[in-house]
Amino acid sequence: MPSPDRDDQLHLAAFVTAGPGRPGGWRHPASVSDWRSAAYYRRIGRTLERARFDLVFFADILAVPDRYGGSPDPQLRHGALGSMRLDPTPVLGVLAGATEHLGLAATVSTTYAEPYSVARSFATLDHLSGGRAAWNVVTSFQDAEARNFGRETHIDRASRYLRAEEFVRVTAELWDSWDDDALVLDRDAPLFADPARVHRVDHHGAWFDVQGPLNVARPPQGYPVLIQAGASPAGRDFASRWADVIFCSHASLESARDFYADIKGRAAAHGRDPREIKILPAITPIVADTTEAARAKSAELADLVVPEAGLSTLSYHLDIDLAPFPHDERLPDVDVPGVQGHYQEVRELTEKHGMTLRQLGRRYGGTHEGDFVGTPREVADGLEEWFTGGACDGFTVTAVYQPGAFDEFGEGVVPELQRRGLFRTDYEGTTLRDHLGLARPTAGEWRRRAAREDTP
Ligand SMILES: Cc1cc2nc3c(=O)[nH]c(=O)nc-3n(C[C@H](O)[C@H](O)[C@H](O)COP(=O)(O)O)c2cc1C
Repeated sequence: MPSPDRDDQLHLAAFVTAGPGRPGGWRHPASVSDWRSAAYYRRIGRTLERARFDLVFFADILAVPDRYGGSPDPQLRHGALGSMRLDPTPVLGVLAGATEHLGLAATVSTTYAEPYSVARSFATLDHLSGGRAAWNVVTSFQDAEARNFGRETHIDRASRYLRAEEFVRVTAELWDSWDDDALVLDRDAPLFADPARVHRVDHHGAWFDVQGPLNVARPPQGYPVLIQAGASPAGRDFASRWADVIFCSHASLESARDFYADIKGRAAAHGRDPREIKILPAITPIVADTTEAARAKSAELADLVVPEAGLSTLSYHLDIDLAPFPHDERLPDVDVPGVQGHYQEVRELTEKHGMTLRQLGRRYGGTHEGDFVGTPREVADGLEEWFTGGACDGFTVTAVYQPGAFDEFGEGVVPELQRRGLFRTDYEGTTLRDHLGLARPTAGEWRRRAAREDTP
C-alpha cells in the first residue's frame, strides 16, 4: 500500500569497507583479496552500477580498534572489521572515473576534520563525478581514534553532536559561498568569476572560525547528499534535521519499524517533509539457488568467524572491554558509552535466542542483519515485507564476502525486485539527488535545517 511517507520504489546503497570487510568473509574461497588495488574498487563499482544501485558507501574509522583486552591483536589477527581500512576519499576518486551513474559516499568524522577541508573535498568530488557525491557525517566513538589526534579520550556525546551541528552548518555555508552563477568564464571581458557573487562566510562559533569563501564553485548538487546514522536521542535529532539518507541497523522488522516512525516523526516536527529523508537499514543477505544451499552457505560462513573477532568488533562498537566477561554466559545489562543502536541489536539477539557471549561474538562477526538468507525470491520476499511494512525506504546492502556477494545480489535479488516493480530498471537522472528523488537545495537551505536556537 503506498504510504505518504515513502516512495513507490525502494533505494539501494552498498556498504563497502576498503579492506577485508567481514571477519569470516575474507577467509571464504569466493572472496578476492586485492583490497589495496584500484581494480578491486572499479570492479565493485561496475557491478553495483549494472544492478542500478543508488550509491556505494565506504565506512571509515581512524584507528585500529584496541578496546577488547586493550589490544589491537584480535582485530589484526582475524581480519576483523577494523583491521585495515584504506582512506575512502581517494577510493571514490577512482570510482568517479570508473562509473557514470552510481552515487559515491565516503565517511568523514566531524570530530577530527575541519569544515573547510571537508567542504572542499566533497565539492571537488561532486564536480568530478557530475553530481554524485555524498558525505556520511559521523562523530566517531572510540578513544583509540582520539589518541591518534592528540587527545587521551573521545569527547562526550553531547559535545560531539554540538560540534557536528556547527561543522555541518559551516560546511553548507561554504558550499553556498559561490552563487550558482558566480563562474562566468567570459574570455573577452575578461571575467572569470564575478566577485560580487562569491561571498565570505565570516563564521565565528564555539568550535570553528572560518572566513571563506571556498576555493571551489558551488557543487552541482548544491550540497552533496548528507548521510547520517545517529541512534541516540541526540544523534536521531541531528540526523532528522540534516540527513538526506539515514543508515541504521536492526535485528528485527519491529525495531526497524519503530526507528522509522520515530525518525519520520522527528523530521516532520522539524518542519521537513518526511519523504526528504531516506532510511536505509543495513542488511547482509546470503543468496543461493536453493534454500538449503543458502542455509549451508550461512553455516559455512559462521564457521569461518572466530568468536573473538566478532567480540573485538562489538567491544569497540559498544566502547566496552568484553574480554573480562564470562564468554559462556549471556551479556548482562550494561551502560553503553558507544553505539546505542548496536547495543539494542545485540540485546535483542541475546534475549530472543538466549545466546552466550561466545555465540554472540560469532554471530556479530558474521552479522546477517535482518536474516535474509535464501533464494533470490525468498530474500526479495523479506525485503518487500520490510519495505511495504513501514520499516524502511530501501536497504544498505553489506556483502558477506567481497565482491562476490554483490554479484549474487545484483544478478539474483535485484531482477526479482524489478519484476515486482519495487526497483528501477534504469537510472532516470544523472545526479545522486535524482536517484534518491531529492530536490537540489537552494543557497541558504542550511538555515532551514539548522537547530532553531542556533539559527541567527
Ligand atoms: C550502517 C551504519 C554504518 C556506520 N558507519 C560508520 C562509519 O563508517 N564510521 C563511524 O565512525 N561510525 C559509523 N556508524 C556509527 C554512527 O555514525 C553513529 O556513531 C552510531 O550509529 C551511534 O549513534 P550515536 O552517536 O547517536 O550514539 C555507522 C552506523 C551504522 C548503523
